[in-house]
Amino acid sequence: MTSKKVVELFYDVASPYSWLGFEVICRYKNMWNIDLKFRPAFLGAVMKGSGNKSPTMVQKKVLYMDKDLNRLRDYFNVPMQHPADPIGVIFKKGSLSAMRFLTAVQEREGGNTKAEQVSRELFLRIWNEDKDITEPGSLSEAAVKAGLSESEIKELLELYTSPKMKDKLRSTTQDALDYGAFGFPLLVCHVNSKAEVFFGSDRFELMAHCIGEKWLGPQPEKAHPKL
Ligand SMILES: N[C@@H](CCC(=O)N[C@@H](CS)C(=O)NCC(=O)O)C(=O)O
Repeated sequence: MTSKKVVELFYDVASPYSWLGFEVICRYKNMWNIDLKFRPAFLGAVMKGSGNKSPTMVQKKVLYMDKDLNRLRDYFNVPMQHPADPIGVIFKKGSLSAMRFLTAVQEREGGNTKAEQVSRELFLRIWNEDKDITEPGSLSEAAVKAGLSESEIKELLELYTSPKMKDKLRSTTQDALDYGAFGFPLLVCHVNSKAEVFFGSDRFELMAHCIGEKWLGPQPEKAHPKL
């Protein structure tokens, strides 16, 4: 039996704070004694299901987030650039197809490696390159960059719109709601048979304390150059 603590990361590539949380937990996944489980889910349904509203509905929050994300880009060392039309990208285009595609990547692989690479490419497309993530051609471009083979991508393009993948994404999103999610990223740490739930990419210090690990900031390799 493994002594590793299970940590689930619920995230959506339409959420810039999810990207920050995603990169940080990836940096720590081999430093901490954890078994990291990616849980790609759909933020739109979490907002609806929890009765929350996107922070972008409030002008003052948008202005604040804009500054906050610029500061965090440097602090976290994540190459985030605002898309020219963030509202169009998040609400009109949305991330449903991308999250179904990621669900299919994970289902097909039965693990984390390719899901990590494809997630990163999708985050980069939306939050760095200002590129589409809704069309099949865009999803396959991300998968090519992530190193997936032509035959894998062909299979994924057939799989991601299937009822099975739609149901899987729905059930992962429901799991997030059942943990009490009202936004992303959501980190759920299983400690002594109890689920400790953290909202945001700014709760790692507290999370580390709860799981008995050391927090060295969002760029641990800088704190310890030999890591
Ligand atoms: N303070 C959090 C903010 C995270 C955040 O604002 N996430 C957005 C999605 S990008 C959200 O779900 N917000 C819901 C809310 O703030 O109620 C962080 O630094 O990560």
